[in-house]
Amino acid sequence: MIVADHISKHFNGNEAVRDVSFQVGEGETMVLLGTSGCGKTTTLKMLNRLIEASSGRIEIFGKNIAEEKPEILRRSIGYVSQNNGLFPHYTVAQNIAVVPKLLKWAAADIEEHTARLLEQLKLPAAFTGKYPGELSGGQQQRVAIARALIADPPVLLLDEPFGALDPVTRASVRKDFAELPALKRKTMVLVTHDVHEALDMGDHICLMDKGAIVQKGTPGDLLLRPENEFVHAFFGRQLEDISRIYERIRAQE
Ligand SMILES: Nc1ncnc2c1ncn2[C@@H]1O[C@H](COP(=O)(O)OP(=O)(O)OP(=O)(O)O)[C@@H](O)[C@H]1O
Repeated sequence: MIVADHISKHFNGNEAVRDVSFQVGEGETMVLLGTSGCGKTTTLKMLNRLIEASSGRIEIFGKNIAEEKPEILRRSIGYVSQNNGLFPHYTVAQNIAVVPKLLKWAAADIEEHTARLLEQLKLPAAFTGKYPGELSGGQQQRVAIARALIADPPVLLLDEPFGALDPVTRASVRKDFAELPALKRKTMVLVTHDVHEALDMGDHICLMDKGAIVQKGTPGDLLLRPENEFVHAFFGRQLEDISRIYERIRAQE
């Protein structure tokens, strides 16, 4: 369970995140949705203390994270950053092994877990010796996901994990990700600007604008019961575009 209670973040007097509160139940996925610069990444990074909140309180599984050592906190939180964050001079195997090595796992255990995750993420076993630069963007994202999952952390933070990919690759990585057995019991926070991804993956969604939450609720709440014009327009515009194009093409057939 994650509780963010009235958190704010100022950078040099500018308010990037303003009085944000939400709860993520155990095993649930919360989506932070919004356009570029609305404060999604800053909110996410406050959860694993990559960014320190200016005010407010964050609890993860009942513990105030401000009272935990960041490096200890991060062992129970898997993190996939924007643009994957893989170490370019580490092989795939070395990238995936970073946390298990910190945890002093035996080499055979690391190998076994790596092989299983690569298989589940549909990557060839021979990729272990490759460097990130030798992989496509979609393959790199799959490695980043394997790295975040290998130590089986109860919490997973995902910052636009499929964002840099073309729509077809994006859908395929997302599908394989959603089917991972390890995800069934994870508590997740996902950052995206993609309405379809938010509706597809979120148990709950926080729609943000200018650093604040405009509406939070289930996909049904935001889609069917928008609380104001901003929410209505945000969903309506993107979804109507697709159905309008669909209708136009169908009419031409
Ligand atoms: N380290 C920083 N120093 C100063 N300002 C920052 C810093 N990080 C973020 N900001 C500002 O805070 C605001 C929110 O940024 P944030 O990265 O959280 O937005 P976002 O919604 O994740 O956007 P994107 O989808 O483009 O990543 C922006 O105005 C940004 O310029």
